[in-house]
Amino acid sequence: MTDIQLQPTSKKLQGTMSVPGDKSISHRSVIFSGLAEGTSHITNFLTGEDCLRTVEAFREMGVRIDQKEDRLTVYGNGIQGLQEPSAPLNFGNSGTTARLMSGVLAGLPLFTTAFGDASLSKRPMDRVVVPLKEMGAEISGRNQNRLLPLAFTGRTLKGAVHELTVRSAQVKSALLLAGMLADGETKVVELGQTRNHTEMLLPEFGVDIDVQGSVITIQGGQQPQASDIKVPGDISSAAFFIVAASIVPGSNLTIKDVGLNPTRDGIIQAMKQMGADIDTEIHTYIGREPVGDIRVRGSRLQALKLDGELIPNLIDEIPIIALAATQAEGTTIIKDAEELKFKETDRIEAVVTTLAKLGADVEATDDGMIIHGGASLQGGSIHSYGDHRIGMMGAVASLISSDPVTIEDKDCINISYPSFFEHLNEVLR
Ligand SMILES: O=C(O)C1=C[C@@H](OP(=O)(O)O)[C@@H](O)[C@H](O)C1
Ligand SMILES: C=C(OP(=O)(O)O)C(=O)O
Repeated sequence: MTDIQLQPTSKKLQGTMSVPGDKSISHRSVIFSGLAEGTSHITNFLTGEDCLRTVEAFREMGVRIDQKEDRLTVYGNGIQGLQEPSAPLNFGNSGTTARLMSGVLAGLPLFTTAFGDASLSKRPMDRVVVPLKEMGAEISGRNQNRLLPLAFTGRTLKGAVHELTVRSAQVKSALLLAGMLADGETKVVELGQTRNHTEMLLPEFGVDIDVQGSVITIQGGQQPQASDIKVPGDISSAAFFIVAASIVPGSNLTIKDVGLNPTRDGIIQAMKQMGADIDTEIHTYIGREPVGDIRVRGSRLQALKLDGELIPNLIDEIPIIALAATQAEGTTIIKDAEELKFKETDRIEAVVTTLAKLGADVEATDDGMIIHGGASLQGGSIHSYGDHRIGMMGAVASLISSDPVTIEDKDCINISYPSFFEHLNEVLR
């Protein structure tokens, strides 16, 4: 485990930067091209550890995938061409790999087993296992099939109607993928809008999918066809720089080519509500995904209330929004965010403990947190909890702390943003 000590700085964030490819879209682009017939090219692929787990899973199933920096060539042999892996699949720290691949493995005529690291082994898998079993899946696992490791005896699944009980794009996507492999029709009824990259990207691979409000319908027996995908920049990675440039006075930063899908732009809505000085401009569409530039200038922030429908739209950004709230005027209340407890770590506890250690006035609640703004952060030694987003939150906190911030176990940042420190140093001037 490597630590890093970040010294106080009077530098500002200035200039222009890009962030790596979107994690959610990178995972999906490999899964869809791994199932496809023909050769797919993926550019601006996120080479973070999580997405590489998805790549490895398909390699284990006999798909040749060549990687040159952030460019992948996937030589798909079609669904029927996938082979039974000879060893257990290692999903590492990646919830997205575990949930989406469960939907795939349940419906392939293969026997597979899968495991994850200590964090992933604690995260709930019953949210996918239970509805997949309703489609006829044969899955068994630890703790009455609730936890990894899981074993899949692939079956021909039957289409089903699923009314989701959690707001989760991973569960929705797993069931849509299982539905694509099943006999008959599958409908997923969402509890509230979650990121819709699966629905946006599957048609690029020639798969029909119908979206009517919260009801998504897919016909079984569809074989995806190869496609070329350019992955937009990850707004969840950009979020650390959006907040950093907002809370460091005098900053003026432009982040180029970021995915601005309306199911993912909650960070921009929330920061604007706080009074942040942010302009966005959509300049292209990559497939159906809007892509644009984000310009942020340092500004005074006000507290906000975050709850309800907006939460799934910024779920991964709550740690960094909480840091912004420590600098705002007034008290910020975050509610309806109990899903934070099921991430890489319990992010309610991790955020509150970490910010309090740095000198902020924060309280945990059952479904979120209360942050009293106007804090002067003093620095100190914090643990990343092995959670990339907590590690990056700590690094951004160091920019406004009076004393050094030491982040213990900083390497977890490689999970979603391997070039994070390099990019931060480049824009600090
Ligand atoms: O579908 C996806 O790519 C993701 C969905 C979200 O998880 P949930 O579906 O568990 O909310 C998010 O937290 C995760 O980082 C990526
Ligand atoms: C929750 C996250 O990812 P996953 O669920 O894929 O581990 C995240 O990236 O913040």
